[in-house]
Amino acid sequence: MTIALETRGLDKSFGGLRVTRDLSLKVMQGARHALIGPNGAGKTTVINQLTGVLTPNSGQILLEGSDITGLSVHKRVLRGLSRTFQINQLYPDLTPLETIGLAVSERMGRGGDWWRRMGTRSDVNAEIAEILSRFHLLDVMTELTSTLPYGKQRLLEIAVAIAAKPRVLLLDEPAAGVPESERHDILAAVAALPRDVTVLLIEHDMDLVFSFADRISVLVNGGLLTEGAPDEVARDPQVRAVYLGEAADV
Ligand SMILES: Nc1ncnc2c1ncn2[C@@H]1O[C@H](COP(=O)(O)OP(=O)(O)OP(=O)(O)O)[C@@H](O)[C@H]1O
Repeated sequence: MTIALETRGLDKSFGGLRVTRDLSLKVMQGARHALIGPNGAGKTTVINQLTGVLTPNSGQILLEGSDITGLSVHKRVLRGLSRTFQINQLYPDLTPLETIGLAVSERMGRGGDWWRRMGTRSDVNAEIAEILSRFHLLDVMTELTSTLPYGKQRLLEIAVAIAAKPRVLLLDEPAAGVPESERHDILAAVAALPRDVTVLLIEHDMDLVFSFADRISVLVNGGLLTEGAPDEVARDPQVRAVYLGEAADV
């Protein structure tokens, strides 16, 4: 199996605080990989280094074997590494149909074209319909994004990222703030993406993690405590003691 995304000896400090410690991670092509750890373990800091928002003090990041450590956020996106947009980056006055239409057209280099010829391109229309359907947005596709329930807005964030056709998708708590009854739908839509999209997920909700992931890495104090298949991680006494707590029911 090929490695989609890899870190080698990644290290990051904020002043005297070492937040990423000699972190070597491998995310395999097609994986549904989760990065978990207690509050403050450094998960978001890892994602920010992967996307290029933060620069590591040392170590390397490789995307499909190429060193991308020095590349800008934008260049990483062009290479196929995307994270979800946050709700406040969505256009509140557009509908999901318009938002995904714009995102697909922009990826095709035809952003302006979409506005002039909205809805007339059958190839674009088919792709928009597929994405809206995959993320349960067909029923609200003509409503303004600002009026959508929170869960639908979070699905739209992921749908926008998918419209860019990423090879690797990074998700930082995509279901945070969503009512419990809708959280599984969000992760199920992501898990059901074609396997040519590799997914690395940060998530606090252990039910979601264990239903989504086929591989789990556990971060503690910026370093890798352990990693493995979900059942191995769930059984690991170190994980139970340090992260989940003895009482955790996993
Ligand atoms: N820009 C920054 N400057 C200084 N310290 C920071 C900065 N960003 C994060 N930290 C610190 O780095 C540590 C790791 O933070 P990070 O947000 O990566 O952890 P996390 O595992 O994502 O936490 P949570 O699960 O609570 O979101 C924390 O102690 C945090 O206070």
